[in-house]
Amino acid sequence: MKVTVVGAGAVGASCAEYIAIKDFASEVVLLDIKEGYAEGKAMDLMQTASLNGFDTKITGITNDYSKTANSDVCVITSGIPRKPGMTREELIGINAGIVKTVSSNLIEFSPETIIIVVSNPMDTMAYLVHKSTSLPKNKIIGMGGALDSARFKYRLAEALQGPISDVDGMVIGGHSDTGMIPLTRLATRNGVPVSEFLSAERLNEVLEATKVGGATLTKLLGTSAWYAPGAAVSAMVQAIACDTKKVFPCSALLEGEYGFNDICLGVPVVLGKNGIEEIVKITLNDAEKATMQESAKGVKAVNDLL
Ligand SMILES: NC(=O)c1ccc[n+]([C@@H]2O[C@H](COP(=O)([O-])OP(=O)(O)OC[C@H]3O[C@@H](n4cnc5c(N)ncnc54)[C@H](O)[C@@H]3O)[C@@H](O)[C@H]2O)c1
Ligand SMILES: O=C(O)C[C@H](O)C(=O)O
Repeated sequence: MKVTVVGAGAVGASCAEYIAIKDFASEVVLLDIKEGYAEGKAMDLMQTASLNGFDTKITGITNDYSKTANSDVCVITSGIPRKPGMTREELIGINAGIVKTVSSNLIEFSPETIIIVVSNPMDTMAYLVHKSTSLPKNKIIGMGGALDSARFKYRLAEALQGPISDVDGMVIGGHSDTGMIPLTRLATRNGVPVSEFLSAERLNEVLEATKVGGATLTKLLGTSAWYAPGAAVSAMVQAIACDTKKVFPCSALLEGEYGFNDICLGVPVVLGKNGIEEIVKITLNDAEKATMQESAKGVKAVNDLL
């Protein structure tokens, strides 16, 4: 399994590190436009191999896409992150051009690859890759829901004062401060609905904290987060590499599912060796359906800026 990660910045390097530590890929190529940057990150990471016990070979490349040839999975993290006070949507002006060029370069050398889009505004960037390349829809996957769900579980465990491993929950909808939909109704603590333990008011606090999870970290860090984003991507790459058929909420091109068309939006999908192997249809109640409509409206408005 050869994985290319474009953008050797905070998220790209974190993603490469987690993939290597899990030791399921033979090779990770890190590519960046900044001269020597990816080479430096790759060398630094390789010097952790004997300490962390992995055999994955990580190489760094400055903008030479021939070295990415025949990648099974390509991850796009290139582009600018937001600063405190900004929305993800404000990044579209710079990131759209980067994502379009990078995806076309990747496909030239790896025509059969699966692409995971991370750069923000992610749902619109995933849509852009659909519109500007000829890859089939199962091979273009936006990463947002896996991260948002991890943050949801963190907030739930905090409210429950219990271990995160006891908690399950999912966030669907657009990957934005206002558009994401933590499904509190379906979240569980060891199989029991969380509403058995938490008041409606406390659950609403969990929901709101989850939605602004990225903004909260951006304010604290001065730039957006990278550890959990890198871990979320690596979990998705692992599901594809190991053909696990695990369910992740991902931004997928919808053609009628959930009543939407011509949009990439976060929905539960089965990930396996073919990328998105199935879009899982869950029954939403009327309130959740209305929130999903609002979320889609927000994503469409950003898509219209392309
Ligand atoms: N979808 C998500 O859940 C999620 C999570 C975290 C970050 N992000 C997004 O990921 C992107 C990267 O964030 P970061 O914190 O790693 O930023 P960063 O600035 O640390 O890294 C970005 C890297 O991209 C490189 N780059 C820029 N243009 C390039 C090009 N044309 N080709 C190759 N490399 C290029 C830069 O040199 C830089 O090293 C941002 O857009 C951020 O908003 C998304
Ligand atoms: O918040 C951001 O801008 C980055 C990313 O989308 C995140 O959720 O961490």
